[in-house]
Amino acid sequence: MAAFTAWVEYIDTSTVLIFLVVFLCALWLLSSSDGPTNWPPGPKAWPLIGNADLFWNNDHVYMSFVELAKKYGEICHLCLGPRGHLVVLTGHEVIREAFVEKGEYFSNRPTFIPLVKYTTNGKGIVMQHGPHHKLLRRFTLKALRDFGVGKSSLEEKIKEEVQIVLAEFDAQQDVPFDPKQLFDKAVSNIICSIIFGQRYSYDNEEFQHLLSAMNYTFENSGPRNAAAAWLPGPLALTFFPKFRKFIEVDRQTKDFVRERIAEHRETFDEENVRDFIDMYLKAEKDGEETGALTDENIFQVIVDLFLAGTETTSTTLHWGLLYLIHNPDVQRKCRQEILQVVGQDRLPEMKDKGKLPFTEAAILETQRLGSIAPTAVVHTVSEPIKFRGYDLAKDTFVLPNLYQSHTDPAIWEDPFAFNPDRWLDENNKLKNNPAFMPFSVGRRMCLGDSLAKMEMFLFFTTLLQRFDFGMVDADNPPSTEGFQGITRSPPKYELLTSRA
Ligand code: HEM
Repeated sequence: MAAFTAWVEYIDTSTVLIFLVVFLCALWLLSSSDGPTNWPPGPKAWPLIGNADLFWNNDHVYMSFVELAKKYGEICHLCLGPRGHLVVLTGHEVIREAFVEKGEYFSNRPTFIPLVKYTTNGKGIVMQHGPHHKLLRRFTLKALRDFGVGKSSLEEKIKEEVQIVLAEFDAQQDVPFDPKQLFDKAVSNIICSIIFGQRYSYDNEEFQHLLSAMNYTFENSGPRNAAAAWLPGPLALTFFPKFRKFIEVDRQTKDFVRERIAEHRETFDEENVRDFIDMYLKAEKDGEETGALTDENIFQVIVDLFLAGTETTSTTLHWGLLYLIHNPDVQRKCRQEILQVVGQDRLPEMKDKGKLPFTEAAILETQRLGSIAPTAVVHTVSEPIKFRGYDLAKDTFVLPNLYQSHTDPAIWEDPFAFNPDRWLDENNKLKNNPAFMPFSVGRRMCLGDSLAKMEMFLFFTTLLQRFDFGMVDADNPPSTEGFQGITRSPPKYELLTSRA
């Protein structure tokens, strides 16, 4: 990193231009023999850059994909410059066919991208594939289960955090207030309890710094900055100033995790396994599955869980309150149901879930319309294959357009209306819809879905039991148009809280 920075300080414009010309010529040469010719249909590509212009300064790439699907169909091919190919899958059937039925071929990640190599070192769960990924995923799922996901021990932890959040909302009554940071802290503390065995006070500076670093990563790592991920380090540092900050933020997060692991090694007691890190230390001591359970892998798994487990759930809660202030009737109906089933004298619990269908429908509707992972995380093809009559080369990028699946007018009536009733049948029971895939499907499906569902249920129900949420200025309602970083987030907004 220091070497990159020093390099950047000493180069002048002509050096950069020469380097750029050589780089482009190399790309041009590389593109001369470029895989199969029977690609799926797609828009015409420019020389060298292909269709990469689609991503440039585009905060709604998933919406551009919706338009492309109308023209080119369920499988659309885009060229991303020499040897870079992307297929966008549109429609739940084609997505399930690729990720579930043909999951063996469609479940790799683009480990060859320079930024991915740099930040993950080829380790962890999110950006690794192959036998180590499989083993780490199994170990992590088991550890999450053993630690209490789906059990009352973890429910108690979530409820403790929910109570702290209630007190914070209470303190902000009748004052315009943006709840995003509060949700970040609360949700992050739950994942911190699981991984590090401790929660942090909301005014702890290191914790706050870490969370704002994480937000920076999520806001700036979306498709609009994707080009930076492709360039070799020096070029990326030169042309994308955000890349420098991104690398700095990545270092800060990793330093934090490294310190926690070192502390755990010093205080480890195999008779008292406190958290995820201890589970790893114990497995290491017992000589379990040594192939993948290395310090480097576990270190990256922890970074993965910390990043994937915080922003996603927090952003969903943030969308939820935005939709609720736009839909006071839904809010009232949820509260009525909660008060009828739970009352005011105790907090809602997971055992109440089956008895609160309308409230649950409101949560599902938030996930559908918020679509926080509009194109999931990019997959790649593991070997040359034929798919629905088309040839796909090894390493072709694959994105499922989950946003389109959640807003397709052929599936959802009046898709942009926030309408929990669409989830209920005539007996007031929840209905499944195969087009609903907020956690994606197949071998790379989110492994935190059970935890996220517990968190969303306990936060939503408890907040609605206690508070009424309203707009700061009903004549100027906050926008519900999302913007895309790694996740699709609501725009910044403030609300007013009052006791229900
Ligand atoms: C509402 C909250 C959440 C949503 C909507 C969500 C959604 C997703 C999606 C769409 C993917 C990509 C799947 C694919 O590539 O096909 C994913 C991956 C992942 N998520 Fe989540 N997630 C949420 C919460 C969490 C939580 C709480 C955790 C941590 C405990 C977590 C950990 C992960 C991990 C580790 C992966 C990578 C899985 C792999 O590559 O094998 N997520 N998530």
